[in-house]
Amino acid sequence: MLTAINLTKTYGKHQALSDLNLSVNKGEIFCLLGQNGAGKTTTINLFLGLIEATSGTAQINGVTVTPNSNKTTQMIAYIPEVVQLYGNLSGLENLNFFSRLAGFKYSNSELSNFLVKAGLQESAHQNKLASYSKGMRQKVGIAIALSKNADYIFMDEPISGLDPKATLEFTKICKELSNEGKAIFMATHDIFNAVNVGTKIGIMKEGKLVHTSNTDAITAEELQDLYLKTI
Ligand SMILES: Nc1ncnc2c1ncn2[C@@H]1O[C@H](COP(=O)(O)OP(=O)(O)OP(=O)(O)O)[C@@H](O)[C@H]1O
Repeated sequence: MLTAINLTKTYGKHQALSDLNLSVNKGEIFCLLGQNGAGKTTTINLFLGLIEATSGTAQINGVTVTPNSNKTTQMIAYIPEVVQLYGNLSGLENLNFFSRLAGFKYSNSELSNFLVKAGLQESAHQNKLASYSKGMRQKVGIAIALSKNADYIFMDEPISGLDPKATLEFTKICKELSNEGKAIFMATHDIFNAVNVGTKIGIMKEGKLVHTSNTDAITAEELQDLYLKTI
């Protein structure tokens, strides 16, 4: 389970995140909505151990996150908005490089299986990254996350800039991963997609989580109304 307990981050006098309390179980997809600067990335960075909490705790599977702690980083994977990969390497070579960096050594057929599971067709595996679309790069990012065999996957605006077909494919993969028992925590601006892919949604305003609900209790239209009233 992912747990935030009174999680707070301040920069000088500015509270980027105030007293966040939430939990995300395995098999759940939590979609965090909020305007620019609401505190979504700050929340993710605290769970990733990239920044230190001013007070409160972020826990992964009961283990408190501390900056650069191996204990928690082993349990998580991260897919950023723009997946940074090497343009002169193929998708397969990029996956090989990044999975080795994380301490895993896979055969080419195992690497290929991760790419296929992430939705990247086999004919593209040996092509240079420079020729990939944003959606294809995103799939290599997913494959890297899969190769880490992490139970907790964080995503920061993963569908921004994807076309509708790539978004749909991405949504399908997220649902498959949650069905396999992974927990996904996603920051997004896309209300419709949040309702579609998420099991839970949260709305953040000025560093505070001001609303949470299960997505089966709310339609996209209702969420849009609520969002506009809330922010
Ligand atoms: N290193 C930093 N130093 C000072 N202020 C920061 C720093 N990082 C973030 N902030 C501030 O904290 C607040 C929350 O930022 P954060 O990046 O978490 O927002 P966000 O919801 O992810 O926004 P966006 O949707 O634009 O990505 C903002 O006011 C931001 O300016």
